[in-house]
Order: sequence, then structure tokens, then C-alpha cells
Amino acid sequence: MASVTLENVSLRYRNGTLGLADIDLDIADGEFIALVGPSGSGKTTLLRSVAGFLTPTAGRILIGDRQLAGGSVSVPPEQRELGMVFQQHAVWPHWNVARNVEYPLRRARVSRLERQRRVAEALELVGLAGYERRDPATLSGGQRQRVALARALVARPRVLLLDEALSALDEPLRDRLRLELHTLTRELGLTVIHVTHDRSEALALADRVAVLDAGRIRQIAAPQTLLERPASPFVARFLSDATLVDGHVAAGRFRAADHPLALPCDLSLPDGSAATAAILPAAVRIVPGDDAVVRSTLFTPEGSDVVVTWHGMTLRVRTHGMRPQVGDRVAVEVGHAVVYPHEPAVAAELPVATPA
Ligand SMILES: Nc1ncnc2c1ncn2[C@@H]1O[C@H](COP(=O)(O)OP(=O)(O)OP(=O)(O)O)[C@@H](O)[C@H]1O
Repeated sequence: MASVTLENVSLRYRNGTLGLADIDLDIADGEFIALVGPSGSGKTTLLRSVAGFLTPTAGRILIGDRQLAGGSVSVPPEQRELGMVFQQHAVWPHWNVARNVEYPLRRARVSRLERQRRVAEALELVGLAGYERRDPATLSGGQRQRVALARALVARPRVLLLDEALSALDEPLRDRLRLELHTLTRELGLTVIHVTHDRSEALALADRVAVLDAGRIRQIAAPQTLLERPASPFVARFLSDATLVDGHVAAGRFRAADHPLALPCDLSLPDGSAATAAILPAAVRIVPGDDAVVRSTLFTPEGSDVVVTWHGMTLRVRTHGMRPQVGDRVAVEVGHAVVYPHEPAVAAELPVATPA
């Protein structure tokens, strides 16, 4: 069993900074988990704690039934049966490919013949069969990252940890490697924890995505659930570029403060309660009219990302088909919004589209 469990894990750095706060996380055997969150939210701290480079101040970490950290236990990284791939600088330039890949096997004192066999097998897995003698300097960035992946896999780890492993690569290579990584790890049945700052990569690859903020997991769910039912304004804003609007609830409707926006709301709060609505860009339509102005438009293959100002509110819109021009006068229709009880802390952290 290669499940990964974090029980009440907290980590405070020596200078007092809280890296992780009360993390409870159960990753199933063979599950692919992505960690996302703003810079400084604790993604790397969590990954490095599982890897064994950092020791939690409280709580326990287990792989399967085996405790790796907690109390008086602290298993060193090389004995955790993990593979790791970092963003870059992962391949030693003065060693050929075979020497790089066999490194974990040498450390484990595996015989030379067995090493050769396993290196060939790992290189085959990552599409670099026959590259044993190559000097890393003669490889492309993508090939070097595949060498790092082969080295992470050669010792047949139970869990694979990826720290921005694809981030240094350019598209379309990155896209291809992303696909290969997904296929390969699924075929091998590996449990994967993947840290990335790329939200669409996380949503594309993972069975579940954990959204971190200030050392805590704010939501962990399947990609579709995260997009359709973000647990908080923060998650809606971070993952989907939702526009956050302050207002109140009255007679089963959300009413924006000092703004004509009013929407049905199924949140059962007493009339007059303060609330925050998260308007997802895909829930807004641009229609003929003249009470909003297009401020920017970015074309993407999936549609245009448009920003409009509407009675002083800055609203993000995802359009399909037509691409409005900057300066166009339009009208907007908001189909629905996810409404939350007002959270002063979130409102303070995030710029809310407050009507002028
Ligand atoms: N060695 C350290 N000493 C003190 N504080 C640290 C140390 N490393 C990280 N931190 C702090 O711990 C918190 C979490 O950092 P971490 O690197 O885990 O975030 P992250 O989500 O990986 O960020 P990024 O996306 O920028 O890589 C931050 O507040 C950071 O400043």
C-alpha cells in the first residue's frame, strides 16, 4: 500500500514563520494529487515534509502503515521509498545519462548487472531507450527532465513527488511531457504529489487538487467539483478568476452593495445578512447594450478572457465565438453566482470588485 497520510501536521520554521498549519490529508494508493496555492502558501513545505527534508513540528506523516515522521520518528529521505523530480538542475552535468539514472541504485548497493538492467528499463519507460552513454549537455531541456524522471523511477518508488517538474519547459514540449507523465504514472499505479503554480495543469492532471493558503488546505476535491462548487470566495477567485462582490441577502436574493446586480441565492441566511458573491467568468454573457465597457480582451483557444467595467464594477467574462474590442459598449447578463456568508478575513486579503 502506498497511501500517504498527514495527520495534524504543522511546521513552524526557526524564524517563527508558520509553513504548515494542522494539515490533514489522506492520499489513496495510486492517487494523483496536485497542490496549488498562491506563492508562500506552503506547497513546497508540504512536499519537502513528505520527502523528509523538513521535519514537522507537530503531527505524523505515514506512507501506507509506515510512520515516516512524528514524535521521535524521522526516517531519512533516502529510506522513504520516494522518487522526486524538481524543476531544474536535477541532472548532474559531469555524469552521463546512465550514471545519473543509476545513482539511487548505487546508493542502495544494487549489483552492476542489475543496475544496467534497471537503468535500461527506466530509460525505456521515459522514451530514452539507448541514451545511456549520452552527455547531459547534448540533451534538450525536455530530455534532461526525462532523465530526472527516469532517476526518480529507477528505484521503483512507492510515491512520486514532483516539485514544479514541468515548469521550466516551454510549450508545446511541456504539454507533451505532461501527457506522458500522466500516462506513465497511471500505468505504473504510482501515488503522485505534484506541486505546480499552473492551475490548468493541476486541474488537467490530478484526480484531486488541494488548494493551499497560509499553510492550510482550503479545499481538496476533484477538478470539476472545485470549479463548480468552490468552498469559499478565496478558492473561487484563485482557481477560476471569479469576481468577488460584497452585498447582502434579502428575500432569497443576493443584492450587491450600491450596484444594480441582484441574483437568486439559495443560501439560507436571515434577511440583511452580509454576503459575498463569487461570479465565475463563464457565468457572465456579453449581450448588446451600453451600460458596460470592454477594458481588455485576451484571446485563448477556449474563448476570450474579457474584462468589463459595469456600473463601476470590474467583471471578468469568458466569451465564446465573438471577440469584443477594447472600448466596445456592451451589456452583461450574470447567469448565477456562488454566494457565501461574508468573510471579513477573505475580503481583506482579496481585492473585491467594490462598485465605485
Ligand atoms: N527556510 C525557511 N525559513 C523560514 N521561512 C520559510 C522557509 N522556507 C519557506 N518559508 C516560509 O514558509 C511559507 C511557505 O513557503 P513555501 O515555500 O512552502 O510556499 P510555496 O507555496 O511553495 O510558495 P512558492 O509558490 O512561492 O514556491 C512562506 O511564508 C515562506 O516564506
